[in-house]
Amino acid sequence: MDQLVIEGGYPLFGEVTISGAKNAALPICIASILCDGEVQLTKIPRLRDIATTIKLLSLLGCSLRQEENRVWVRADNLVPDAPYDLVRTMRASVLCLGPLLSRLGQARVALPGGCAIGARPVDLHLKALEKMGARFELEGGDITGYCNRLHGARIHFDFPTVGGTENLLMAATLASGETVLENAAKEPEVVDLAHFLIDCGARIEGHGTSVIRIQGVDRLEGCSYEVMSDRIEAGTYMVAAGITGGELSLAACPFAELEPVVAKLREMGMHIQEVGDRVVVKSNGVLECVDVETMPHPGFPTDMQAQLMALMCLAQGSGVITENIFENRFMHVLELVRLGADIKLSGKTAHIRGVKRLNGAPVMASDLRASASLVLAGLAAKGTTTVRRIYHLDRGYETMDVKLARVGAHIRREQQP
Ligand SMILES: CC(=O)N[C@H]1[C@@H](OP(=O)(O)OP(=O)(O)OC[C@H]2O[C@@H](n3ccc(=O)[nH]c3=O)[C@H](O)[C@@H]2O)O[C@H](CO)[C@@H](O)[C@@H]1O
Ligand SMILES: C=C(OP(=O)(O)O)C(=O)O
Repeated sequence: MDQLVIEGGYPLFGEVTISGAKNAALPICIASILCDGEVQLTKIPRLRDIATTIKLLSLLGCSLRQEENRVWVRADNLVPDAPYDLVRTMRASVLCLGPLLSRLGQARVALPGGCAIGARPVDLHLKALEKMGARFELEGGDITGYCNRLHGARIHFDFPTVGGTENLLMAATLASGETVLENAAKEPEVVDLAHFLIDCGARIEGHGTSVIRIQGVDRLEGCSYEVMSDRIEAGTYMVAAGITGGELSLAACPFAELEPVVAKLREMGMHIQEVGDRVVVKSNGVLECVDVETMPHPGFPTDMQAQLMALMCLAQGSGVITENIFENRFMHVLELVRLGADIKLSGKTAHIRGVKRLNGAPVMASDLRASASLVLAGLAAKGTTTVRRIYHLDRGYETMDVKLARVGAHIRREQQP
C-alpha cells in the first residue's frame, strides 16, 4: 500500500492538464454493453476505478483493448453476472444493471453495500426499472433481475439520483416506446453519457434538464467518443493554487461545468479567468471563509466539499459547510483537525474558523475526496504531512502526485510501512 509524503509551504506555479472525467468515463464504458459493433473511447483516465470497470466488462463477456487513454470495447458474448468481489470495490458497477436487462433480459449484480460516505442504497434504480417491466429478487447478496423487452414508462425520481438517472437512461435506449425521466439528475456527466448514447444511435431529448425523454430503438451501433474533462479534478487543482498562494494554468478545463465551484472560490477571493483555451487560477494567499451547501447540479457539488473545507481551514473569518447529499461525508474533518484546523461538527454542518497555519502530521485517507482534501492541506501545512491509504485517491485522480510535483509541490509516493 502506498502513502504520500508532502513537504508543505511551496506555492504551485505552472500548467496542469485536466484528465477525462472518472464519473463520465465509468458509465460510458459500461454503456458500451448496449452496442452492436465496436466502441472506441478516448480520454479515458488511467485510474483504479477504470481498471476495475475494464475487469468488470471483461467478466461480462466483452472483449477489450486499452492503450494509454484509449479503450476499445466489443460486447460480443455478454453474460449477465457482475460478482460481489468487483462490485464491492466500485459502487458504479451497479450501472450495468440497466444495460444488461435491456440487452439480455436478465442481470445478476451484487448489491454494492454501504461505503465510507453513506449507506448509498439503490432502491430508486430498482423501483424505476420495475416500472419498465423488470422484476427483482435479492438472493445471497445479489440482485437478480428479469424482464421481457423493457417497456417505456413515466418515472418520477424522489431524488435526482445521478446513478439512477444513468442506469435508467441506458436501459431506456433499447426499451420499446417512450420513457420519460422526471426529476432526473442534471449533472454534466449525465449529459456526457447522453451524448455518447446519441452518437451510438439513441433518441434522447432533455438531457441536462430535469425531464429526459428517451424513444427506444431496436439497436445501438458502436461509435468513437471522447469523454469530457473532469470538473472535480479541475476544481481540486483550483483549490491547490488557492491554498498554496500560487498560480496554475489549467488546460482542458471544463470551465462552464465548474460555475458553482468558481462562484464560491471567487467569493473567497480567488482570481479565476479564462485566457485563450486555458483557465488561469491564482490567489495572493488572503482568502475569506464562506458559507456553502452541497446540492444536486447546478448546486455546489458534494465531490468538492472536502477540498473547499481544506481551503477554508486557512482562510480568514469563519464559515459553515452543509452537506446535503451524503449523510456521512465528513470523515476528513478529524484528520484536518489533526493538522491544526478549527472545525466543529454538528449533524450535517461543519463550522470552520480559519487558522493562521496548519502543521504537518500523519493523516489517514478514508475516501476519495477526503484524500484529496488531506493532500491539499498538506501542500499548505508547515512541515511534513504523510497521507496514508491513498488507494482511495488512486481510485479517482490520475497521477495526482506526478501532476502536483510538476508544478512545484514537494510530494513523493512511497510504500506505507
Ligand atoms: C460514479 C459517480 O458518478 N459517482 C457520483 C454519483 O454517485 P451516485 O450515483 O451514487 O449518487 P446519487 O446521486 O445516486 O446519490 C445521491 C443521494 O441519493 C441517495 N440515493 C441514491 C440512489 C438510490 O437509489 N437511493 C438513494 O437513497 C444516496 O444514498 C445519496 O445520499 O453522484 C454523486 C452525487 O453527485 C457523487 O458524489 C458521486 O461522485
Ligand atoms: C463519491 C465518488 O465516487 P463514487 O460514487 O465512485 O464512490 C466521487 O467521485 O467523489
